[in-house]
Amino acid sequence: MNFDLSAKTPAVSHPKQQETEMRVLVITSVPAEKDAVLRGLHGNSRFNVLVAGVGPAAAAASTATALATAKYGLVVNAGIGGGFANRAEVGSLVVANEIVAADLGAETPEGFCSLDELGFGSTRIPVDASLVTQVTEALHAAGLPVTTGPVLTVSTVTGTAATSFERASRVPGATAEAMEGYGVATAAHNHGIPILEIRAISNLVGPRDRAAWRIEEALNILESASSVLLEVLL
Ligand SMILES: O=C(O)c1cccc(C(=O)CC[C@H]2O[C@@H](n3cnc4c(=O)[nH]cnc43)[C@H](O)[C@@H]2O)c1
Repeated sequence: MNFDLSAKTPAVSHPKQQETEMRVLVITSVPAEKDAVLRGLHGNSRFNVLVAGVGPAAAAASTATALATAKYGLVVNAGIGGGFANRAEVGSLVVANEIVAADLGAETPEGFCSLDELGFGSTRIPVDASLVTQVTEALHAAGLPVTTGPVLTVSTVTGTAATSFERASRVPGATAEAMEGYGVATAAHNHGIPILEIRAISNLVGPRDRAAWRIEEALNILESASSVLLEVLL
């Protein structure tokens, strides 16, 4: 099934129903990401691109506010991110097939205990498989390097090889990490709206080396990905 934004949704349940075009809410964390997305979207008015701030709480709050004030058919969390070695290279794209709150839980003498294991809910939000396939295939067809896999949401950026290994071993197939996806997805999920998370890889997950982050390269590929998004969703 194709995700068709040209589908019409009734704005009011009245015999003289008006129809509105479905809109897409794009949540970024910093202005540079928003600007890259806007360049790719060429100012298309059906996309509303917001800067939410860094981290899951800011992302969830901004997404929830936006969804409470206007009608959207899809929420996209877009930005740069870290790629796990041998899964996502710097300068490539990752489309999340699952969004995982990787550090939401409790530390115990035996190791990390997730929220799921504690019995307080789920740290994993699945993404509609057909939507992931549709977008991934379109990015691939446009010649962009793209892979699919779980994207971890963390409140603390991984900064050591040990933490990278520990997080990757807890989430089989872990492909990228960033700081907002789970917050955005939780707000969208509460409104029953489908979610996508797309990350342009600026750095590898592991020992901290901020000077090595290829932010410009990642923002350029985020711009290209946004152009493809425009084609595939409209
Ligand atoms: O300094 C700049 O010019 C600049 C331009 C665009 C974005 C940034 C950020 O630092 C954005 C922070 C944002 O990046 C995500 N991110 C990127 N790499 C990782 C990572 O390895 N682990 C976790 N998060 C990562 C994250 O989502 C932040 O919101 C700077």
